[in-house]
Amino acid sequence: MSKIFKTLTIAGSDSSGGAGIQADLKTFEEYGTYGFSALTTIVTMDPDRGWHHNVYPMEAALVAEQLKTVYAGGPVDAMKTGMLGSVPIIEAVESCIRKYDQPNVVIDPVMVCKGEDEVLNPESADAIRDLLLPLATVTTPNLFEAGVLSGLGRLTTLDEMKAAAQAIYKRGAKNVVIKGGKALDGEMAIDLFYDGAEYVVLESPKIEPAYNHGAGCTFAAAITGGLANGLTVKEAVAKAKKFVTAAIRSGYRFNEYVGPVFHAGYRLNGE
Ligand SMILES: Nc1ncnc2c1ncn2[C@@H]1O[C@H](COP(=O)(O)OP(=O)(O)O)[C@@H](O)[C@H]1O
Ligand SMILES: Cc1ncc(COP(=O)(O)O)c(C=O)c1O
Ligand SMILES: [Mg+2]
Repeated sequence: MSKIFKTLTIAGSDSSGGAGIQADLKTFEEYGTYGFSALTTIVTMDPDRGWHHNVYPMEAALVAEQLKTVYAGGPVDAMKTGMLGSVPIIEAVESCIRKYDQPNVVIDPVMVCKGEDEVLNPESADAIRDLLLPLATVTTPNLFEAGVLSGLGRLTTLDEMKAAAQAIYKRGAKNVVIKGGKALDGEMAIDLFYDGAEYVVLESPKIEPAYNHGAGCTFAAAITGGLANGLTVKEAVAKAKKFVTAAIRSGYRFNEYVGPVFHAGYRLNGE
């Protein structure tokens, strides 16, 4: 039997199944890896209040206890973070990555859910920037999050994305992927990769209807799966772009508010 590669997600629960820890574990499975998880928050969406999101963070000590369980088997091959929920949780994640000298760390700096443009918690955004970016093998902000992390505010062009990628790289992330995605105007879904030396533009035609709830989590989880399987960062990002594009194309309308990606789309329906 071939070696089993291990992946870990530290993220929130999305009961609607498209994003969060559910997206991550489904994607890890698609990559043929063994997925571990540590739950940080529970998110509910209320159909009686226009799909309003409620976020319930866990105690940081409970997150640390879950991580102790996971690491009882030694470091995993690659890990990712998603919604973290509070500064003490971010501190617990930082100390775990340092303690176990964890390689292949993907930081998805989740600050907003789609359709909402308020940062969930501004202190958490600062803590992600100051404590987690320096540990990131790769970080995957969406356009809004890249504006916050870089301090450049609203980004609207590829040149502004390049400036933001440089600023985020200077914060210590070894590789940066800014997802122009659904938020950048135009006919293409454009993401920008930067490793401190070169820019690579990854693009695909924008899919309509955009069943893209969970696309960001799925993209970061796919990068994590690729790294666990031994791909370089650049290869893992390029494959993840194909994987998430197929997942959006295979997505479906769940209700009047949301259409999630289908994580098995790449395997079942191809590119
Ligand atoms: N309508 C779409 N068509 C094609 N690709 C998309 C679409 N919406 C998002 N993507 C892609 O999905 C990934 C996640 O991007 P995005 O949805 O912007 O992130 P987030 O979910 O974190 O806000 C990126 O690779 C982005 O380019
Ligand atoms: C638990 C959780 N994590 C992350 C996200 C962000 O999801 P996306 O992949 O659409 O950025 C959401 C959005 O609803 C969520 O509920
Ligand atoms: Mg996201």
